[in-house]
Amino acid sequence: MLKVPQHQVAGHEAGIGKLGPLVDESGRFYKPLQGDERGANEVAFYSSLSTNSGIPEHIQRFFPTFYGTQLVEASDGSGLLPHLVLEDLALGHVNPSIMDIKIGSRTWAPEASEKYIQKCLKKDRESSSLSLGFRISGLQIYRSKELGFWKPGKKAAQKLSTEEVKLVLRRFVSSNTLNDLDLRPDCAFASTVYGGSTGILSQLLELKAWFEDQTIFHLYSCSILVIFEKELALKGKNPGAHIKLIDFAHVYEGQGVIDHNFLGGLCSLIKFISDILTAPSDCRIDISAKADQKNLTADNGVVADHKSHTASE
Ligand SMILES: O=P(O)(O)O[C@@H]1[C@@H](OP(=O)(O)O)[C@H](OP(=O)(O)O)[C@H](O)[C@H](OP(=O)(O)O)[C@H]1OP(=O)(O)O
Ligand SMILES: Nc1ncnc2c1ncn2[C@@H]1O[C@H](COP(=O)(O)OP(=O)(O)O)[C@@H](O)[C@H]1O
Repeated sequence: MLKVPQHQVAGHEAGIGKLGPLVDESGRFYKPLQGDERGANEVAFYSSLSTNSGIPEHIQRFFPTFYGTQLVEASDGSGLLPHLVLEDLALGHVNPSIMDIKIGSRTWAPEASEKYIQKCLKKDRESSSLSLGFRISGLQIYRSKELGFWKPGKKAAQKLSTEEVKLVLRRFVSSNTLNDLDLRPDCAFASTVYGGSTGILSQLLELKAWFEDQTIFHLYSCSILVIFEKELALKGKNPGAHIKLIDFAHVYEGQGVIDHNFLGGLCSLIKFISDILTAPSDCRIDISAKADQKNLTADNGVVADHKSHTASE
């Protein structure tokens, strides 16, 4: 039985008359193929992954496992439609904190139409993509059993200013996220989630080392999904923080050229995460201006009652 994913934070969402991904109980994530070249592009990319000798094994682990394509009943009621079958990255998580970070200051590929470029440029300008080289496409942060998740609406997440992005990257690893208006995140879990030899920073650096060399692919509009389980961190256990690359609808051949767009965005993200680890208690973020706070407050698309789950559910 296919269901709407509980922990999707960005992208097209399944709903009545809406085409979006579905999941099954065995841990598979079904992403509908977009009818144009985007669908074909993504299938071609995933199909080439496991046999591509240019992708070392330690880098392969940053991609979701691919199980081919399958015809399944589409979520919008339009009947059987081909779907990519992927590993469900939320499987095994009870209340995962998740961030979808779209990498690159530019989100369209060279061959895109003028109309599509204009659409992307608008989003890149209105978000932190142009200024920082990445944007938070969507996120959910686990707060508590009673409060569930802090989950800003997708549009609000994408309009975060530079200062707000800094704040959210801190809030993501903080214990004092109960109040939407709390602008002084304590970064209590920074060292266990972002830091350490297996933490997020170390994984990002491993990815960066590969992107400094690889000239096989140019990944436009691709995201890094960051996932961890806050309840484990609260109990002093390993929160299983990890990253995965997702969304390959706009991957193009690198033709011997470094993917400067992705690499630049990745370096910028690394700098922000490093800064948090260097000064976790440094909350001197100039977010006092009302305009800068608007995207983070409860009246701007924040879903406060997004339910949490207990391990037995
Ligand atoms: O269709 P939209 O306007 O919802 O845009 C999609 C984006 O959703 P957004 O509204 O920015 O949250 C969506 O963005 P996110 O995954 O949410 O970051 C994708 O960029 C999607 O592009 P594609 O599937 O990679 O071609 C985008 O689809 P296209 O613009 O390529 O149709
Ligand atoms: N393999 C996966 N397992 C679990 N969740 C996923 C997986 N791939 C994507 N998602 C969720 O779906 C969202 C959108 O995925 P994406 O591939 O970017 O779709 P779109 O092309 O619609 O933007 C991500 O932000 C994430 O929350």
